[in-house]
Amino acid sequence: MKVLVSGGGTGGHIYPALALIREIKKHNDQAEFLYIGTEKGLENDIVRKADIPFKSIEITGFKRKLSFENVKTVMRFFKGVSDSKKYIKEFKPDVVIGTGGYVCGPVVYAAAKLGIPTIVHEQNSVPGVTNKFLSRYVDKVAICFEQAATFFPTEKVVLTGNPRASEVLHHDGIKGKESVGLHPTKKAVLVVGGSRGARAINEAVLEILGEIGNKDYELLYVTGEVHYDSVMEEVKKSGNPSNVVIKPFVYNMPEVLAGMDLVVARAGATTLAELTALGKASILIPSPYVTNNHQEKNASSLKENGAALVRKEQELTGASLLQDMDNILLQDDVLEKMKQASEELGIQDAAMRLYKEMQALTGK
Ligand SMILES: CC(=O)N[C@H]1[C@@H](OP(=O)(O)OP(=O)(O)OC[C@H]2O[C@@H](n3ccc(=O)[nH]c3=O)[C@H](O)[C@@H]2O)O[C@H](CO)[C@@H](O)[C@@H]1O
Repeated sequence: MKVLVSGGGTGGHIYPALALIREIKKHNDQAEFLYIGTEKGLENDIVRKADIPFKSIEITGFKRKLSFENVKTVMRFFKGVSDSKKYIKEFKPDVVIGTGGYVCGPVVYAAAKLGIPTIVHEQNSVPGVTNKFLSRYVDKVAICFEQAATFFPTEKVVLTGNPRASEVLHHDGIKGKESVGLHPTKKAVLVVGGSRGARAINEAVLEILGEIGNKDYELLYVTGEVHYDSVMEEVKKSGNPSNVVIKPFVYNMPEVLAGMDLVVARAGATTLAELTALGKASILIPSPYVTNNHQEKNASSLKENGAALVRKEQELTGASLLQDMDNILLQDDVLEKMKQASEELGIQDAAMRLYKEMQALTGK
């Protein structure tokens, strides 16, 4: 099977694509892959590191206001379609799958126009503009939250879950903790603001670093690559307690997540798929800066069944975060209930479900 994958911009669109590729490789060692992304997106770093053949096209998103930039975006779209057609004709894929982000627009559109079987994978409960546009042309739309179905043509929709849910299973949490310098058996909380970090979460954590130093648990604090230097400037002034490890980005997240008792995060859909697959308790601070407030909607099912505490960014302070972390981490019964509730929501066999859809489409 020859599979062309496209998706990018942020980790939430890239990691599901890589997880799917790894699942296909497990079942089919003859499978061949090509990934099309952009030079500027995180995929340029993450996909190349994963050693998957990578080509890039240039594309940008639409601005909300009418502007000349939008004219350029339309021109780039058509240039992207023609570049994609060239790559597609060279690679000759059996199937093309888009996992979200602007880049998969021209790639999947070009594939559909060339008559190649196509799928889009929508991670969120409210779809992005690219997937909504593409749903008119593709053969299948794979979703992760039932609520997303209403936005797409009914006959194309299939609930697969997020392949990344399958990939995070069965990792050694002790190894994960040790890899970042945490104690192997002490309770640990991870704070991470999505794949690019989150300023508001960083500010709250910086307020309480000193107090965390007195706690009986450890903190792995991931700042996001772009925020790391400014965070470390602050930490230099206040000091870094011995039970706090600070990183710009974590590349072995499945292993690290396995070792965590609690996760404080944005409500990106791929993160949520990982947390529920592993049955992790969480405190979620949805990003208010995303289209249609989709992170809050992503978080609502976890909130409703008691898997997560959901806090608004506007109400987040260091003190409120510390209070929430203590309330969960220091009360074993609360922690256990949240973990169980979380696991109930996980779709652990998501990668296999998506692969089966691809097999059905291609007959391979
Ligand atoms: C600002 C924005 O538009 N965010 C969107 C983006 O988020 P974002 O890219 O932040 O996506 P998610 O939180 O869903 O996923 C992040 C992914 O990166 C990984 N990771 C993160 C940090 C790190 O140090 N190491 C690491 O490996 C996580 O384990 C996860 O696999 O895509 C998501 C999935 O479509 C959407 O729900 C989010 O709303």
